[in-house]
Amino acid sequence: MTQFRTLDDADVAGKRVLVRVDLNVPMENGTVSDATRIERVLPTIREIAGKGGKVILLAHFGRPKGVDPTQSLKSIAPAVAEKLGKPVAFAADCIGEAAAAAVAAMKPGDVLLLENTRFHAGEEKNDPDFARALAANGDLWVNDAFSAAHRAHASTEGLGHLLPAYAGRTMQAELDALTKALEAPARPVAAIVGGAKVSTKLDLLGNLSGKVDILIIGGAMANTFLFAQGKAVGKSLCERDMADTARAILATAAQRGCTVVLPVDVVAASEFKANAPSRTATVDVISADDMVLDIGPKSVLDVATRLADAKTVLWNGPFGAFELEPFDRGTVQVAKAVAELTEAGKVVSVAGGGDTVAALNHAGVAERFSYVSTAGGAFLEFLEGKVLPGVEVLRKR
Ligand SMILES: Nc1ncnc2c1ncn2[C@@H]1O[C@H](COP(=O)(O)OP(=O)(O)O)[C@@H](O)[C@H]1O
Ligand SMILES: O=C(OP(=O)(O)O)[C@H](O)COP(=O)(O)O
Repeated sequence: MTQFRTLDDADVAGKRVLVRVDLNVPMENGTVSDATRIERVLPTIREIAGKGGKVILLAHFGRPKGVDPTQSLKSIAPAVAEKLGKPVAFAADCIGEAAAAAVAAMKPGDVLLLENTRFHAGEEKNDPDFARALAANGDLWVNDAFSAAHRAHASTEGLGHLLPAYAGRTMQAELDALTKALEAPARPVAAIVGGAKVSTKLDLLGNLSGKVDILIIGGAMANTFLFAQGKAVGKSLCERDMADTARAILATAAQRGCTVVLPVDVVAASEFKANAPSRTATVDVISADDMVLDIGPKSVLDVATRLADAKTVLWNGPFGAFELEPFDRGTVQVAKAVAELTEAGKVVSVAGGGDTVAALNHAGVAERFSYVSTAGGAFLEFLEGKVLPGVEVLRKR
């Protein structure tokens, strides 16, 4: 880890330290349903506060288009305070007077959370004026958000050009663990990619098919592939305009000898609701009123059988809408199978992603995986060998 400046190199005492964290945590009924991402950034916060720094947390939540009270970080602050065991102040904006006043009121060791950076269009555009407005409240910048490091945004990358930049402890730990696990993985390597962020992850699969031996696709991602193969997907979450990309990925994977596995059966309901009446159907008989919410039992068996032949299992994205019972079954059953294979010493298993970690916790098996990363999209990009802007900017020059 010598190529990055870390907290070992930072003199934080009495300084205003802007710390980029990932608080994009799963929520249910207004409360945090999985606190893994919060727990992972506690060492960095505690270390800086313990050395007398003023900890100013910067984070995004969701994908708001402008100010959106339903995506405020205000509801996350109490969960951070509870895990930290000390108060966390909150400022209603991440720049301007509200932020400046809250920062001015801080004493060494205090912790402040600023409002969602994505309430400003300049964040995702990495607008230099917006980055300067963020930088106005800090003397140093620490990036501890590995899981958002694939985004070249003002708070994840732009600040690194304006302030002395350091890797936080979680950033260091993630880079160390993933480098060790992925630099020479035992083959065959199986990758599971599911979840709902289809458009941002679909493009990665082409490259990924050159790195892994078997690509298992689930979740809404699978719906898009089934649609691309000419199958009906009814009311399912599916990105129809990405069908050409999905077909191209299947062709590339075939050329490279990477086996792509799609569901053979699914669990479908007519509404996105816990305990909605559902049926199991093969993928050829999806009706117009069906919403595919999970993979079916034959698919679970197929996936588990194929994973038993792998030596390395990489996983981002649940197989179904696991937050809604009984549509968690596919994900839970595969998660248990991977945990057993890991414990038996048959596979090395690495999983990542905000919701994937929540799903593994829900299945009660996160601790039984070889490594669990907080990152989903960033983990996939790291795996592809892509440059992560939020990591690159930390490199010593
Ligand atoms: N078939 C499906 N239909 C609708 N949503 C789904 C489906 N399968 C998975 N999901 C949703 O995908 C979300 C997680 O996706 P994503 O954000 O890509 O994962 P991660 O945060 O682990 O990277 C979950 O909220 C889950 O409900
Ligand atoms: O939750 C995140 O990524 P993930 O869902 O891929 O794990 C990160 O906070 C990045 O969020 P984004 O995909 O809206 O940029």
